[in-house]
Amino acid sequence: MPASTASIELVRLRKSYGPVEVLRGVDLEFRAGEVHALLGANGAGKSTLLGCLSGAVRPTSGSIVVDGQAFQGFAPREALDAGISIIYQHFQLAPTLSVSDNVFLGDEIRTQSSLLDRRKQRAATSDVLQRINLNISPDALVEDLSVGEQQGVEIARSVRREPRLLILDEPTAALGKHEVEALLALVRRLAHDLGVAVVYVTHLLGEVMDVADRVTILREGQVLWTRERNDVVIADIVEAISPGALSVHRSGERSASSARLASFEGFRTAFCGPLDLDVREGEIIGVYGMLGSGRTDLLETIAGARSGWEGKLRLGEADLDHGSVAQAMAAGVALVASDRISQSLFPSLTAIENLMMPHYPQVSRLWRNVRKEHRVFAETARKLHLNPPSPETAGGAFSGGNAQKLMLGRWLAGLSDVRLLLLDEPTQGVDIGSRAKIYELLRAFTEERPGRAVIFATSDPEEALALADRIAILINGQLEHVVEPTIEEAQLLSLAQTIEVDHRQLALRSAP
Ligand SMILES: Nc1ncnc2c1ncn2[C@@H]1O[C@H](COP(=O)(O)OP(=O)(O)OP(=O)(O)O)[C@@H](O)[C@H]1O
Repeated sequence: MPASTASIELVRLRKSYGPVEVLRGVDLEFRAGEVHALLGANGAGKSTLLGCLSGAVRPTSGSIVVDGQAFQGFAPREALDAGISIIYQHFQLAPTLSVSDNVFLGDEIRTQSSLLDRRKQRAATSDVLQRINLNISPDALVEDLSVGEQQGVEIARSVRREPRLLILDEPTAALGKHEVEALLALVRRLAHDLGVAVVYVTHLLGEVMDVADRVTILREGQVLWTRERNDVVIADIVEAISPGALSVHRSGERSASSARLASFEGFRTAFCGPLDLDVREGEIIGVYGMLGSGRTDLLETIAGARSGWEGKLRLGEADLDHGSVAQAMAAGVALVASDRISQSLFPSLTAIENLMMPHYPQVSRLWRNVRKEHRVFAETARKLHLNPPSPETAGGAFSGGNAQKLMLGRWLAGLSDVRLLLLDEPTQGVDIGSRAKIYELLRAFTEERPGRAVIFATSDPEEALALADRIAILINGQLEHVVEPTIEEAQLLSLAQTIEVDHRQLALRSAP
């Protein structure tokens, strides 16, 4: 491993939005050849800090020092020129173009007569793919690749520019277990063999212990500490991110009711089924499966967001036949979707409007009880540790994890008679302390009134085991096993394993 040298330094970096100070004098150094995990609770300021590095956010004061030269902030192009590259959760690839066209997108190699020099681009792409040990053809179309391979293309695109600093923002959210392992190995290689300074942002602490060389905790816009990975244990990190979170334990034994709340008989969606399952009153069912197993298709169909299901779905005494989200909600079925930003959040509406949105149709505008709305908002914000707990903040100004809490709050606020609550990846992007809190709230949701149940889908085995009363394992759209959460994580993983699937086939089959 090359000797650690400061590659990029942040000096007294500050960022305010109006009166709100989000970064409060951050001093931090990222070193060549090192993976630096940047951690913190939702709203601690991680994305804002990354935005300052990538040129998306202009710091209010302070500087970013690259090779001894101090910058007061970057335009995005300047950040690239300074050797800073960022890979977002949502890939920025052109799916219908080849791998090498994507690697050179926006920075094409031209012949003397200004034509695209595909031959050179192809050769250079092969070279980069080889350097990072990725076995993909430069000619493959991006849309034909698996999600993990697509992420590899994103990384190849960054590596081609020979970055000094590579930032990965929650990079494993969309990946299956094997793809996560491959990514972590690649991240280590980039730092240790190619000498890149890597900044790794995540809420998944297992990954931190696996991949980081140093760890920084950001709390309320300031560095709490930076330590060598070998000098910390997970408990130190949890306590630093969310003080007191370690004392939140699973609340006593849950007593299963024998009464049936919902039942699926020969339930078949475009991709899943036939599915036969009874859900008991008060029960939390976890649907666990790999990427492409059909989890999202199943939940969205039950919630009326995808049409065309067959078979029988009973809730209480009623046979449901809904074909829209509104009809499903009227029957007592609600969904918190996984991609909250594009599917549920209204960025320009206020927090309170976002919370109340699904409930407005039941209340005439004239008869709205504004005082009650504010009371409900304050109570929900407190329960969910929403940050900031302010009703007037725009939806788009919340950090990722806080936006998720707001979406959950819609259904946990007790404003409507939801009986079957569906959640797709309920704590993706949510910090470790808030995650435990959300589990508590979901349990309370099923316990505080009879006739309620939760079905959540997750790709995280720890989440399935921590939250579910029973776990339904989905493989290629088929319900293969229903198990108790007392099984070992390794067992759960092996039950959900499938042969490598062709993702393109799956995409075609799952199209409505
Ligand atoms: N455009 C904005 N206007 C006002 N406040 C903002 C804006 N963008 C971010 N904030 C506030 O800055 C704080 C830090 O947000 P940031 O997104 O950096 O947090 P984070 O650590 O990345 O959180 P998460 O883990 O949830 O992604 C939050 O309180 C957020 O509400």
